[in-house]
Amino acid sequence: MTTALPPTIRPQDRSFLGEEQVAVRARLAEEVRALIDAVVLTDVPDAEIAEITGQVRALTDRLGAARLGAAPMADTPIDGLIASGMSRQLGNPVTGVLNPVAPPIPFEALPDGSVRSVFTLDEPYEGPPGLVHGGISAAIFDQVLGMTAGMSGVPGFTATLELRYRRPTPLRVPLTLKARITRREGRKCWADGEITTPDGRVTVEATAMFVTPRHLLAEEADEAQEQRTS
Ligand SMILES: CCCCCCCCCC(=O)SCCNC(=O)CCNC(=O)[C@H](O)C(C)(C)COP(=O)(O)OP(=O)(O)OC[C@H]1O[C@@H](n2cnc3c(N)ncnc32)[C@H](O)[C@@H]1OP(=O)(O)O
Repeated sequence: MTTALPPTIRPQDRSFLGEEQVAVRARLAEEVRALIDAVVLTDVPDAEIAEITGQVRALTDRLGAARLGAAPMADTPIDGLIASGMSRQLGNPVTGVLNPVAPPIPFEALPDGSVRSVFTLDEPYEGPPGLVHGGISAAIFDQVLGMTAGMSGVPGFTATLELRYRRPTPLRVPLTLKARITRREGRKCWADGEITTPDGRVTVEATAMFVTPRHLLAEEADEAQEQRTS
């Protein structure tokens, strides 16, 4: 029996893009990121803003003329990300190179099994004046710790995520997030990590627990059964 799943979460129901298709769309996303920054900080006259709004609307209509049903996946791993299905989610709000909302955060696997991400956040991610929004830090930890768990062989959904905001996290400086697995038990996996500033000060620490969902295991078992009987 096949387990019923929402169609958009099954990788086999997604569109897969080749390297050149990803590259051309990633350049668009990069420009839109710059556009978002310009929108937040612009000080041009209101009349010009009104005119630009119409031009942006026209571009949105052009891009929307042909739409996928769900964000596409890359058919090869993206540079700077680990070689896994998770690294290919091009629309992911933290790591997705095609999502202008994503910084996007790179993800480097180190030989000892830990991971490192180095990134800089600017005005569109501001919380307190001049500082990174706490919810943005949480989203980045959620994703990077989740990918760390997946890389260790226990891909899962976040069951718990706890953050300790030790110091304010500055905008516009290179931040380093380091993450590691601390424990694995069946389909549960615990990971922790911290964000540091260039002078080595820890600003945020996080601990998370991920659980491989029962329905994903059931789907894998169904697929294995289908392969045996075909
Ligand atoms: C697959 C690759 C995806 C990679 C993405 C990585 C980064 C993205 C991270 C995310 O943003 S995920 C989105 C946010 N998280 C969710 O939406 C999760 C929503 N919750 C669920 O889908 C399910 O509750 C969950 C998958 C976490 C567990 O459901 P299951 O039916 O598979 O597990 P079950 O309820 O049988 O519990 C299994 C064990 O985990 C424990 N557990 C489950 N949820 C827990 C929880 N929330 N807190 C603490 N423990 C929890 C549960 O007590 C039990 O412990 P024991 O085995 O010791 O009895």
